[in-house]
Amino acid sequence: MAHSDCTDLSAFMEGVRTRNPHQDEFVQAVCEVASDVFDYIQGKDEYTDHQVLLRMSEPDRIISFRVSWEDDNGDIQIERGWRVQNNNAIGPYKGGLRFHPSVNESVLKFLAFEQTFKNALTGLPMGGGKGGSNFNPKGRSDREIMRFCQSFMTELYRHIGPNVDVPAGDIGVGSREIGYLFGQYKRITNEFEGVVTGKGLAYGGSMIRPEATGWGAVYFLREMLRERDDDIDGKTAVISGAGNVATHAAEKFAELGGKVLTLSDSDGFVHDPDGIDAEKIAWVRQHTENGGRMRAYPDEFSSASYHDGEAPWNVDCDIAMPCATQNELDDDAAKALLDNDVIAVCEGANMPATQDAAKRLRESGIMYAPGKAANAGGVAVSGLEMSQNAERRSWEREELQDMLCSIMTDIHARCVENAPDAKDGGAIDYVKGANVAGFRKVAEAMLAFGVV
Ligand SMILES: NC(=O)C1=CN([C@@H]2O[C@H](COP(=O)(O)OP(=O)(O)OC[C@H]3O[C@@H](n4cnc5c(N)ncnc54)[C@H](O)[C@@H]3O)[C@@H](O)[C@H]2O)C=CC1
Ligand SMILES: O=C(O)CCC(=O)C(=O)O
Repeated sequence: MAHSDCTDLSAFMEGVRTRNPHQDEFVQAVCEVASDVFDYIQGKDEYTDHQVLLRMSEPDRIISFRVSWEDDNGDIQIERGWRVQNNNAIGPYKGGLRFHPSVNESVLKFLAFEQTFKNALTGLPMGGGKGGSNFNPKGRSDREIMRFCQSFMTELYRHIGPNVDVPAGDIGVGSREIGYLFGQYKRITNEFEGVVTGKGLAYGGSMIRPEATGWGAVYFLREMLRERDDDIDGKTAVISGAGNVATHAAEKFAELGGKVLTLSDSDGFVHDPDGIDAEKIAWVRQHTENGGRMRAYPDEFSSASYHDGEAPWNVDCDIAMPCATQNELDDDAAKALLDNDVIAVCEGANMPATQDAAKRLRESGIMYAPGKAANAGGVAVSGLEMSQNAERRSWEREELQDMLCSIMTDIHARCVENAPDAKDGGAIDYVKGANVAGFRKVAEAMLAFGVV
């Protein structure tokens, strides 16, 4: 790999594309970070001489394995499992597991790459990793999920540990799956240790971990609004998704005086002009946990309409929070939001905006928070769960809430500090701020280790 890789952005990206054919999501994530840190590293010989950015763009290792399990009919099913251990310069690999049919190596590599910068932004000692399987949990019985999780962990356990790699949940992996995964790890190793986070409170979990990502994203939004002497009270929000992140973001947004207009799933979205309040959110949570779809919402709450096959981005609102999945908000959606005078887009999901949409939002002058900063509250509380496990103690709910709040405020401040000066009262470039701040932290540690 030529030295010029780190002095010429297009040559650098050409190299990334060549080394990672057919991995569009990974290339997209690297391109965003590389474009932002390139200016920053120019003229700083220690970064270019040591090829820091290039090394960051190659995962430390990728573990790929077969997961065989027996379904309720006695038939053997085979899926693929992975763990991408991206970078452990500042702490053990840390990041969620995703069970979804769209999972492949590119998706997990992009998620592990993003996680490395996100975890650095939290200020906690965690490296970046991500894993999962193309297993589709939809329609599977509880026993099938259990057998799948046990088989998955039967291979994964040899690659993880409280000081090595600490997985958690993500799409399709919630508290039930974490229970089965942790139970199998304990059974195989005979060790009771903080090897996964998002655990139940009965066996070493932390208060507010389920709430932390969605709540944290709203705290980040509140900080951005504060920067402009504004607040959430009286604002309307369009939120996508109806899972962990979306429902907790909706809950906090409504609690702070805002009105949530939409939630969605992969089939369509609900628009409730009366607002989706705490009671309605509780119904959504229970309904979706039992496998229900959002199309049933208007049968329960007649104020709402259901829009089959559509995403919610055309609904008039002040704030948009994409909280479902990657590349769910395309350029037309970004245009529609801007045409409706949206004032902020705050990402609960990982990389929910396509490259074109992200570019448009960044150039528009609105407040635009990237997922790696805005959704870092979840992994931050996971980091606090690791500390509690290591100390064999539990902190109170209020203490953790205060810690989450102050971590999100600090992440906001780090982004502002590392963003270029906003021109003429224009928007702060939170994307650049997050990328440069995360890069600096990880790079400092990598430089200390020499070339490894
Ligand atoms: N759970 C966590 O603590 C964290 C999650 N995230 C990210 O937040 C996003 C959502 O994750 P969770 O809420 O945990 O997952 P979840 O499994 O609880 O919910 C996912 C939601 O997205 C919807 N969805 C999936 N694919 C979709 C598509 N193609 N179009 C529209 N909707 C779709 C599902 O129907 C579901 O409502 C993901 O991008 C995840 O990586 C980020 C940080 C932490
Ligand atoms: O809590 C964690 O370790 C990981 C959360 C996660 O997967 C994410 O931040 O995307």
